[in-house]
Order: sequence, then C-alpha cells, then structure tokens
Amino acid sequence: MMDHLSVPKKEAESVLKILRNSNAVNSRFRIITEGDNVLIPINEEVSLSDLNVEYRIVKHEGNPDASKIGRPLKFKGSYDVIGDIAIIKKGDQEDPEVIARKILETKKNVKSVFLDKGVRGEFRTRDLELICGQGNTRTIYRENGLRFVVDVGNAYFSPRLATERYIVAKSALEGERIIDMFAGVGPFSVTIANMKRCEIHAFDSNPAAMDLMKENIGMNKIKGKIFPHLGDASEMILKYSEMDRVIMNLPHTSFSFIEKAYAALRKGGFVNYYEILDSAGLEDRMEKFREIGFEMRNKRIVHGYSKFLNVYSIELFKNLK
Ligand SMILES: C[S@@+](CC[C@H](N)C(=O)[O-])C[C@H]1O[C@@H](n2cnc3c(N)ncnc32)[C@H](O)[C@@H]1O
Repeated sequence: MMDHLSVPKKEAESVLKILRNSNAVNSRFRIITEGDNVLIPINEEVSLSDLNVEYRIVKHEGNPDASKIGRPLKFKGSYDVIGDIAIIKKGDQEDPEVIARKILETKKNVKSVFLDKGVRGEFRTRDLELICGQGNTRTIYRENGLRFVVDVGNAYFSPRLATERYIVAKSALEGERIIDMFAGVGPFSVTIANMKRCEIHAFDSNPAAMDLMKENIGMNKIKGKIFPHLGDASEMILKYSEMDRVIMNLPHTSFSFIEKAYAALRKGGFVNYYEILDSAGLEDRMEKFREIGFEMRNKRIVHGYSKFLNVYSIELFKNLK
C-alpha cells in the first residue's frame, strides 16, 4: 500500500502543479479516479508538512504505470534538484557518493551533484562540496510557471518554499504595498508580482543575491513593480510606513526585526513571518507577538528542520486597536 493524496477533482489540476513543482508526485504510478476525488501517488520521502497539504493522505495499492516498469527504482536519501544541480543533504543514511551516482544515472538533466554542508553566515549561503559532475553552481530553475537564475553557492535559494511562495502570492491583494525584507534572489517578490499588480520593495544585503534578483525581475513578465534595494534591512525599513505587508524570511533571526516590521505596517497590515521553532518556542513567540500588538491569522509548518524543530510560517496582522 502506498501514500496517495486525495483531492477533489476540480482542484486536481492546480494541486498537481504545486506537487510537481516540489517533485512530490510518484510518476511510476498512475493517478486514480475515485468518485468525486482523484488519488495522486506521492513519493515516499515527501512528508505532509513539506507539502503543506489541506488534503487527506490515503493508502492505496497503487496503479503502476506500465511504461515505467523496468526502469531503475527510486532510492532513499533526501536531495533537492535545482535546475541541473542536485544537492544532497548531509546526514543521509546512504553514502553521498552512492546517492550522487544514482542521481546522475536516473536524472538525465542533472549535471552536478553537491553535498550540502550547511547554510552559514549573514548571507545564508550554502557550504557545498562537489561530489561529481561539472561543478557549475549557477543554473536556471523553474517554479510556479516562472524562471529563476540561481547560484546555489553564492546566494541562498531553496526549492522547498515553492508552495509557500504560491500561498503568499495567492493571498496578497491587488495593489498591496509590500516589503520583502530578506528577499534573496527574489522568489517571493517575483511570484507575488507575477500574480498581483503590487508594489514590492525587496531588500537584501548580499550583493550576489541582489544581482540575481535583478536578472530574475528582468527575465519574467510580471504585472507588479519590484524595487530592489541592497543593504541592511533593519536600516532600510525605517524609511517606510503604512505598508500593507512585510515578508520576513530569515528563519534563524527574524524575531530581532519584528518591531521594525510592526512600525512599517498600517493597522491591519500583514506579516508573513518564518522561524525555526519547537512547540514550546512557538507558544512563547505567540505571547510575544500579542505583547507587540500582533494577532495571528494562520500558522503552518513549511517543512521539518530537525527531530523537534520545524520551519513555521506564521501570518500575523497588526492589531486594529
Ligand atoms: C533565508 S534567505 C531567504 C531568501 C529568500 N526570501 C528566499 O525565499 O529564497 C535570507 C536572506 O536574507 C539576507 N539577509 C540576512 N540578513 C540581512 C539583513 N540584515 N538585511 C538584508 N538582508 C539580509 C541574506 O543575504 C539572504 O539572502
């Protein structure tokens, strides 16, 4: 029996798009129709929290796709594919070199496989070790119908936030004035500006991320306007007031910037806040947010971080009082 996501037929197309963007669909099996629902086969290594699903996972024996029988089986071990680059997580049970060879054998578009030795420093760049392949860190990545130039060695990028970016872009209203406080190569800003005619001020202190963000704004046909600003977000944000939304994706240290985000918002304005927390830490944060003058609209786990820690997405709004 294997995991399938049960989704109402009319929502299946849009859900499939999100799942495919996250490499979550098990393409060796067919999608099954059952009454008003479809059952989408899901890859074993995908967790519910990664998918951010509002739908039920059900067990089903599965309907193998005959055209794929005989091909090499999927293997265990977590890795991300970003364009023509695969990044293996440190700490997988299998030997990274064995995983890397299997990836090169099975994923024809992958040209380089790196080992991820952690994200470091103010710029949150990945410490990468080339295991096999060409070793180019720059590539083109497709997500939510958009193209992004990324440089996995010189500016932060994670494909695991694809669904989150889609959710935030969907929830933004036409005409919003937004600050993307830690914008990196611009995936939140570009995804929102693609869907909504917003004005977005995108900050980052990493010059390499800023250059890539400018390329990404230029290479996608977007409706909204993005203004890239290089520098320290905690200083730049002081010039803004009455903003509709602030996006705070710096999960290790977001909290130290929260009061400045509060000051930049209009009453009723939103914060999309990300932080790595355990459940006790989450309770504590909620209390602190209330003291500052925020109320919580929503929270969800974006993905697991370690045994007890998760990356949380918390939607706050500035109290109307
Ligand atoms: C976790 S990454 C998020 C990037 C982007 N939002 C995304 O989803 O890919 C955080 C980014 O914040 C930037 N950063 C860290 N401290 C900063 C600061 N004080 N001011 C501006 N940017 C900062 C880093 O350079 C990095 O690109």
